[in-house]
Amino acid sequence: ADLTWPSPYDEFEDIMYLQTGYARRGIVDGVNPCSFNSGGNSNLQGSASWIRTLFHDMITADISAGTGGLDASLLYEMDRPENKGTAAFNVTYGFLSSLFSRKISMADLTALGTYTVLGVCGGPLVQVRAGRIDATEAGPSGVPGPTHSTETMKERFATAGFNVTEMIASVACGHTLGVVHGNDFPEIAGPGRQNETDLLPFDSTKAQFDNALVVEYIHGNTSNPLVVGPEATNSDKRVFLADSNITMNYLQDPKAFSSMCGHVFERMMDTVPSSVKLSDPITPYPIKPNNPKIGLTPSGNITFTGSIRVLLKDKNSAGLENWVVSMPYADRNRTACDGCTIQTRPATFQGGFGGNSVESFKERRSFTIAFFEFNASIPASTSISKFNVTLKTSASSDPETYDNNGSGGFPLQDQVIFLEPQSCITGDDFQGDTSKRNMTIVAAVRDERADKPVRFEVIIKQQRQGFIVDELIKQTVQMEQWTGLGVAKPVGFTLFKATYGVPLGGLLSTFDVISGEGDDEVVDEFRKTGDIGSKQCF
Ligand code: HEM
Repeated sequence: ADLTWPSPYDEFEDIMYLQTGYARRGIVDGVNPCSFNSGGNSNLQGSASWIRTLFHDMITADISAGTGGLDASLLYEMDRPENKGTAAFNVTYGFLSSLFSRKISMADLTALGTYTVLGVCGGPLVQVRAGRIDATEAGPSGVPGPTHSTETMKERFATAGFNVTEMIASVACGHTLGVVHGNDFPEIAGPGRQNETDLLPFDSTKAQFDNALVVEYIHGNTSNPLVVGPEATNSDKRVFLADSNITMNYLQDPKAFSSMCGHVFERMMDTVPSSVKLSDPITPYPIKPNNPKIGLTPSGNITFTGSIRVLLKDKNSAGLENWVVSMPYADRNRTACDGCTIQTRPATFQGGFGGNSVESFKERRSFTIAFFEFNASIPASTSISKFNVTLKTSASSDPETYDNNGSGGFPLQDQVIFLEPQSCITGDDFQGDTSKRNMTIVAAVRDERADKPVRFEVIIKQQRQGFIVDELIKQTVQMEQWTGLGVAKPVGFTLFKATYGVPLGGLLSTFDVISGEGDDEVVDEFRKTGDIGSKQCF
């Protein structure tokens, strides 16, 4: 099902489809190209690290108990012997944590990371669902290891919901990328191969998601250290033989390999605690507002800026210069008004395009997205409550109207408006405290709501001893009515302000400005502290 905006999965959808170009979110940077050495470490292949992280996190699921799965509990389980080789997990979570916020969990980011690796490395196109919730403590142990018997491995996979065929396919599909590190697994690597630089690939193409591992195994010319290494640690051999090579023979067909890998990766990504309800597979919005911001000028005009994202149906951008993208809108009373149409113009930054245009994303799954920017000024007395988007692809064509998935338009709220120009985080210490900066937040609230309490909630990313991912801590600051020095009171609005010592961990985070309480809350949400960093308040 298409998403309706705003959706709880908007951040997920952006990170998934805005990989490159205009408005890029950049998840791909940690794994592109597929051979990329992650975290500046020439011994760690980013793509392989992210896939191994997926496996070690999810495989401790217990399907009948409804516990575990892809929930980032691995963050709390790194000291376990079964999770040896933690550098790979640290570079994975270290990179993904830059995208972590209260809108997306580390577990969802791990799933998106898997989707991205498969795209970059030439793997199958998988469907990705959203809604995973992060664990707050370690879960049960149970990652199968290289010395385990066939029975134990079958048992571990079965507990996580994977039958023998799926177990074999998971291992063959996982080990198509990456290597065994001699320093972490000297017992597998064998004598004389115990240094950091001793990297033993599973197949001849460690940075390509292909079935070389299968073909080389069946042909008896494999160098997979978990097949031809010391007998005690030959777990891949035991796994592959668990059904007498039936599955491995089947996987010799590249198409069978690709489709079966797609299946088991979707299963791994979607193995979650029974308390988690995953969304439908996330597909790109045909039309989506990008970074829309309502503001208010001292003279009392509503400003509305941002861009409209348009998914190109056939990836063909020919004739785009003739496109007209407009936004007919309704006023505060939700009625259409004469002349109430915002015009956009094609964005120029990055050519005005974004999407998934990474090389191997290109052929089979690329999405190209064109951006059209707007910068409107609307009298505050009439304001804006929602808009549609119309698209004319040539002077003679009829406009197509997009009404937000049949919901009657893209909704906006003008009850509480964060005032970016009047707000700031200065470079100064807060009251002499070097761990904090001076943060001033100013907001305008409609006069009808001026008697209700106003607050802002900022998310502080707090480092934790021994953890690569920060904890998100919400801090609430009450705001006071403010008559405004140098800011005239815009007609119909009352100004509120608070000054606060923001810990350094909040400087690249997000905050919400909220009027009212409980059922009566109105929120200007997910504003970026980075937008008001190191500047003066006007
Ligand atoms: C019986 C099951 C498995 C065992 C015993 C096993 C064992 C191992 C071992 C010992 C390594 C070497 C790690 C290192 O030196 O850094 C490794 C690497 C790896 N494993 Fe597995 N594995 C299993 C299943 C899987 C599955 C199901 C996946 C994913 C679907 C997977 C993905 C990977 C990847 C991508 C690497 C390479 C990591 C890198 O290059 O940094 N493994 N595995």
